Amino acid sequence: MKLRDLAGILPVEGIASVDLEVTGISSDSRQVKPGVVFFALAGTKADGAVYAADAAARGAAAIVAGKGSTIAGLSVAVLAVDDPRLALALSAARYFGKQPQTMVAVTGTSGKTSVAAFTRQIWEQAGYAAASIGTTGVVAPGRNDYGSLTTPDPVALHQLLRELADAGVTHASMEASSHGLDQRRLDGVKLAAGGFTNLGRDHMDYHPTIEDYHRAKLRLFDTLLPKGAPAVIFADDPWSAPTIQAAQAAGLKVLTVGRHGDFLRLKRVEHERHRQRAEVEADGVLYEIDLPLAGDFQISNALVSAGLAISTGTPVAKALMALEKLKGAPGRLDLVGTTVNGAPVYVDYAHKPDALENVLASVRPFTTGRVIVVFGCGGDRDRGKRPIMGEIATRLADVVIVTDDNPRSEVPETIRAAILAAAPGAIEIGDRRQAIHEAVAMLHAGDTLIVAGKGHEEGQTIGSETLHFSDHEEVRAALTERAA
Ligand SMILES: CC(=O)N[C@H]1[C@@H](OP(=O)(O)OP(=O)(O)OC[C@H]2O[C@@H](n3ccc(=O)[nH]c3=O)[C@H](O)[C@@H]2O)O[C@H](CO)[C@@H](O)[C@@H]1O[C@H](C)C(=O)N[C@@H](C)C(=O)N[C@H](CCC(=O)O)C(=O)O
Ligand SMILES: Nc1ncnc2c1ncn2[C@@H]1O[C@H](COP(=O)(O)OP(=O)(O)OP(=O)(O)O)[C@@H](O)[C@H]1O
Ligand SMILES: N[C@H](CCC[C@H](N)C(=O)O)C(=O)O
Ligand SMILES: [Mg+2]
Repeated sequence: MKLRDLAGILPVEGIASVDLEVTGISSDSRQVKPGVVFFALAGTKADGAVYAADAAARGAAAIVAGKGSTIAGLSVAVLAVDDPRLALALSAARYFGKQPQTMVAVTGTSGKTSVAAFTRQIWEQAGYAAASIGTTGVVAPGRNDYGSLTTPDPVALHQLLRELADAGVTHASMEASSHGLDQRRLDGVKLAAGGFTNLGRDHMDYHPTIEDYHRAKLRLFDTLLPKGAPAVIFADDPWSAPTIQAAQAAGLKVLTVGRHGDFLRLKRVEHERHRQRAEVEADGVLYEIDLPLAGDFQISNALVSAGLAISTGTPVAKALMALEKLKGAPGRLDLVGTTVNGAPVYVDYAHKPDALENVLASVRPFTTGRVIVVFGCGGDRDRGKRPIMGEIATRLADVVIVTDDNPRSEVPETIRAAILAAAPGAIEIGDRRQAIHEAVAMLHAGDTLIVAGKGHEEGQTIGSETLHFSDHEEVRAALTERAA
């Protein structure tokens, strides 16, 4: 592609390098090679403008920066735009050129990974070549890559979408995190439908208020989806009403799901130990669904997923029947094993207050003994959630073990102390491996253990080092040790 092919997105008219071959797009000067267009983004740690000279020295075809940027004295053209992040997303979409025909995105504080995975599974069962993209990585026919960001940055994202489209994937579901939406990571994606699960406290280190956090999520509905596109909204959350209102105001086709849903109405649920039976009404017809997953919240996630699949063309009965074969996303109320006396051990990704509350409440109905929870909080993340999670664990579990999550650059003891301040009677075991082993050793018949916070993660970040660590592996090892 020539630099001139980005006209309309970038102000390239009249610059000397307009016929240069563009060999890539990047917002990281360290990745720049000759011919790459470098986007100088104002970030949380640094201002990309500082690296413009570095990018130019590495052979950048042009530098894109915000209007008012002070970049000067470079031998390469500097293109000034209003919103460099938007320009990056649109340029990446144009550069990589192709994406799966039918793409949906889901936002909300909890449930995004599950909904993305479930929507992919429904499509697969309906016979489509489908992919999902999110926190746990990328899953597509013949592909299962471990993930890092929930919503990849635009360059990685569009490169991936191109690969998926080239591999014949026609349907893809992706997670839209508030960071991703706010940072315009999805602005180049052509979306057919959007979903909303719920809103609770998260990322209060990044968003100044919950209203600001909600506004970031609303970008999916009021900015990214084209007029008339379906917005599948979970109807039973305190934030459902303002979300519905915003989607309606944006001219979207609002489809609500849940107990108060009009599109898919949940009439009744019966919980069993590791599964639940739901009655769902769609278009006047009642469907009995045997959902092979534990947790009330999984029904909500399943309904949002079915709504997304149906609204993009999957027949209703096919989508609802597909729910009977759903597999939970890795590390989401994931039953890793049971002790010889039958006590189940779940690994769950609850690392924020609402998720912890939901997961602990979900296992109570089938726990005749004690609910035991092992958890911590990540360092360099929202500090305010720590005592809130301590209080929730103390209120909803019988035994609370506070351990380390990913301390990152923080002192682990300080993080634990903030949780423990609101968790009287909790046991403190900093070493996560030891905490898991001691918790498994405590289990009696009828008890349930939840190891929360890290879910699918395969590493633990202490300082700047990430060491291999898997809650799944530790639980399995502890169960084996106990059985021996
Ligand atoms: C807070 C945050 O979201 N940061 C993201 C953001 O970085 P930033 O813009 O703040 O970067 P910065 O370090 O200030 O640097 C500014 C710019 O200078 C550039 N730079 C820097 C150094 C250099 O030598 N040359 C150079 O060009 C950087 O590439 C960057 O473009 O943009 C980067 C590129 O897209 C992301 O990788 C980075 O994610 C970091 C790694 C991160 O941890 N993000 C987490 C918080 C996140 O995004 N999480 C969400 C939600 C999770 C969930 O709840 O599911 C997610 O979607 O994963
Ligand atoms: N609909 C829901 N309502 C409340 N809690 C939920 C819901 N779905 C999942 N959870 C809880 O949140 C955890 C994370 O679920 P999931 O990974 O699907 O959400 P997510 O929105 O992708 O989260 P993250 O932003 O952390 O990636 C689960 O392990 C469970 O504890
Ligand atoms: N995407 C989330 C994941 C948090 C997972 C938890 N284990 C932690 O480290 O806090 C974040 O980066 O905030
Ligand atoms: Mg996720």
